[in-house]
Amino acid sequence: MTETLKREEVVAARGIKVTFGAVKALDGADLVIHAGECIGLVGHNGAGKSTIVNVINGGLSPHDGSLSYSGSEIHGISAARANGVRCVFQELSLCPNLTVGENARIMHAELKGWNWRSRALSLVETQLRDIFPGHSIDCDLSIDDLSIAERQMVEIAISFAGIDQRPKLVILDEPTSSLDAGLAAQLMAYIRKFVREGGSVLLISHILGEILSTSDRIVVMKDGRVVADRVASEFTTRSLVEAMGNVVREQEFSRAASVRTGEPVLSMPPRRGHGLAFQAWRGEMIGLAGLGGHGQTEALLDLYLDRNSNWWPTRRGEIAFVAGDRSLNGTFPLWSILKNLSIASLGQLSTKRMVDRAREETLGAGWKQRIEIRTPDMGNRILSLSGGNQQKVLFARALATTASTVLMDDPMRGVDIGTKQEVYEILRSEAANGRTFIWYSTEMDEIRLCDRVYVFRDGAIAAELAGEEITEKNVLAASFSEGDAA
Ligand SMILES: Nc1ncnc2c1ncn2[C@@H]1O[C@H](COP(=O)(O)OP(=O)(O)OP(=O)(O)O)[C@@H](O)[C@H]1O
Repeated sequence: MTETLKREEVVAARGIKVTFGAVKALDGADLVIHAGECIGLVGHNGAGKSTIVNVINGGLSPHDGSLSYSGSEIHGISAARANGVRCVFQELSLCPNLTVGENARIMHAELKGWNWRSRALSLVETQLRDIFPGHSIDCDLSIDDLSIAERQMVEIAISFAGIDQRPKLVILDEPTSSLDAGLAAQLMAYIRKFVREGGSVLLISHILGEILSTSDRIVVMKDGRVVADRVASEFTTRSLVEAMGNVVREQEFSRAASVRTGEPVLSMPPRRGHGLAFQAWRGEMIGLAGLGGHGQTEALLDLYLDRNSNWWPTRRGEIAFVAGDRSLNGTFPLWSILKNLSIASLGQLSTKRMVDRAREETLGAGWKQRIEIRTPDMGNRILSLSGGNQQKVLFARALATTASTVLMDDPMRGVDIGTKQEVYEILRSEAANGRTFIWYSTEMDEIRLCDRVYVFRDGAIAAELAGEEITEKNVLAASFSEGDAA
């Protein structure tokens, strides 16, 4: 502790206040980051984490409070950048129509003059290799052609890269939300190395395990204020959840004894001509596991299109989809929160082809309360919500339908632990009432909640696990071929 106090203050934000209309996003928050430390920043959805990041990064001017970089009070994005502050945003900010190298050029203005393309390429390739050894990203591709996990990896690599000078502070806002466990572990190891060498990291995550294992100090935010700021070793998962204002619930779900009566509600032959076939029965919760990018999302899309023709939409769809990449294919950014929620239920909310606005509002109010969508008004634009709250709306959109099957593509990205617990209970009770859930998740804790699990490898189903067989060890063993293990 005393050693920390003597270290250089890379950034010091004190008494910061930011308001958006009636919403107090920050209400006198303090955050000081020293050289050579990793700070874990946690808090419920809408607590103000991304807002304080935007202040530190210079993108948002606080309405009150003081901000200094290495002791001097200068503001703005260029001041932050000049003081070695870099940020990987929750909603990734790469230009989709440019290549990986061209994006590196935009983020690093120093990459100019003769031969900048090959220098940019080698900068990203080296950094990607350092952070994610063994990755297979082709840096000549444009960002559009990369998966969400690959985009996240590229943005992280570009932010840690240094040309003349290494960054002093890298802010990572939910950097592992789309990464599988292996890639997340590689990133955490790299963060520790960066910090040992004198750099600072501000790590925001809802995955408390990685916060506890990687941070030196943990800062907890609640309703725009810092409510705890202590060395990491003083916290446990339970005390952290409680500091965030949530109640720890035991997640001991009784798995449904699989009653496979009649025909399966969904089935799919072996993919790519090998592996196992997919089948799901009424009331089952089926997990799709395996390393990220091994065909789980494609399988969900095939299952969806098989049941839901995009030529002739039905009045009451029998299948609903929760998209994983919310900004690409989840939210309607110009619409209100309510319209984003009700869009999939308009059939059931209409009489004589007219939407019954009163029923629509009742639907919205019900879900706002049920999964705590934090907004003063459901008529506000969807982009006024924090990332995790936007994700809750996508969840509510699917669950509010009468669809008997719900497909979910890593749907908990950025959702806080309190809401996750609520949603798990909703899923379990809906499954008990006969709804079928097909759930791709990059989090082992969620895969463990499923009745049956299909493990994907190289685009096909490599193994099926049921009940007590669903363990991390078995999932990992099936995720790697014997050749990989050698
Ligand atoms: N542009 C905006 N317009 C209106 N309100 C906003 C805007 N940006 C943020 N807010 C509000 O400020 C509050 C804090 O949001 P912030 O994004 O900082 O939360 P967060 O802690 O990062 O949440 P999450 O874990 O979901 O990412 C929320 O109530 C949010 O709705």
